[in-house]
Amino acid sequence: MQRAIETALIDAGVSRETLPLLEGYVGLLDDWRQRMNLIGPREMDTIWERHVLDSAQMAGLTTAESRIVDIGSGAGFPGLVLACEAKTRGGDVTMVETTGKKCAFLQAVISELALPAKVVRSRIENAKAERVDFITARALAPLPKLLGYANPWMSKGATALFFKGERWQEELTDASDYWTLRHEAIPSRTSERGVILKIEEAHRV
Ligand SMILES: C[S@@+](CC[C@H](N)C(=O)[O-])C[C@H]1O[C@@H](n2cnc3c(N)ncnc32)[C@H](O)[C@@H]1O
Repeated sequence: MQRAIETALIDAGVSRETLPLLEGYVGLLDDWRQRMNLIGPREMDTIWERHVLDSAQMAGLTTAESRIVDIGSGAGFPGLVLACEAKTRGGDVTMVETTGKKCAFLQAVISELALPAKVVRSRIENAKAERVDFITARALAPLPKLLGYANPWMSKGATALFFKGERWQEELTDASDYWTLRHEAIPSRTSERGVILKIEEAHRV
């Protein structure tokens, strides 16, 4: 791992003890992606800057001992990054993902690195919502749909942390037709106009 990335990860909220786990995760992703089409062919070139650091920002927004559910986890962003951090400072992560090969990869990383995490292979709409502190999602769906997915967990008290790109204000406007939100837009460290939307309450209009 380059020194600049190490510093950026720690600034974003990752513990120093978590860094070797992140290296283990990225190593496994590199192995698996050569056998399975888990991420795009060029994405490995910017894996640390774009995906790991992006996800690490979430670690700075959750607290020690947090229970987290990550929906639409794909190859583990941000779910596995948060699970690596949870091994260092407590808490656990559940990842809900529908695609079998991605679930197999997520489970392999959990087992290999002994992470405090589990995978639920299911469509989000059919998953059982357990009580958690945070629900996270990245690159999954436009905000109105995302709020529908997250509602079962949010109505039990979870705070949502959603990565959103430069259209985030439009998405908030669209969502306001259906939802009243108590939210905060936290500037992203990795995307000039992107934000992490922290939503503490969502009520249907
Ligand atoms: C674009 S990928 C993003 C993956 C990851 N969050 C990231 O940022 O790299 C979206 C993922 O969500 C999963 N997904 C989409 N709709 C879903 C649903 N309704 N239930 C469960 N998983 C879903 C897809 O299989 C895919 O792995």
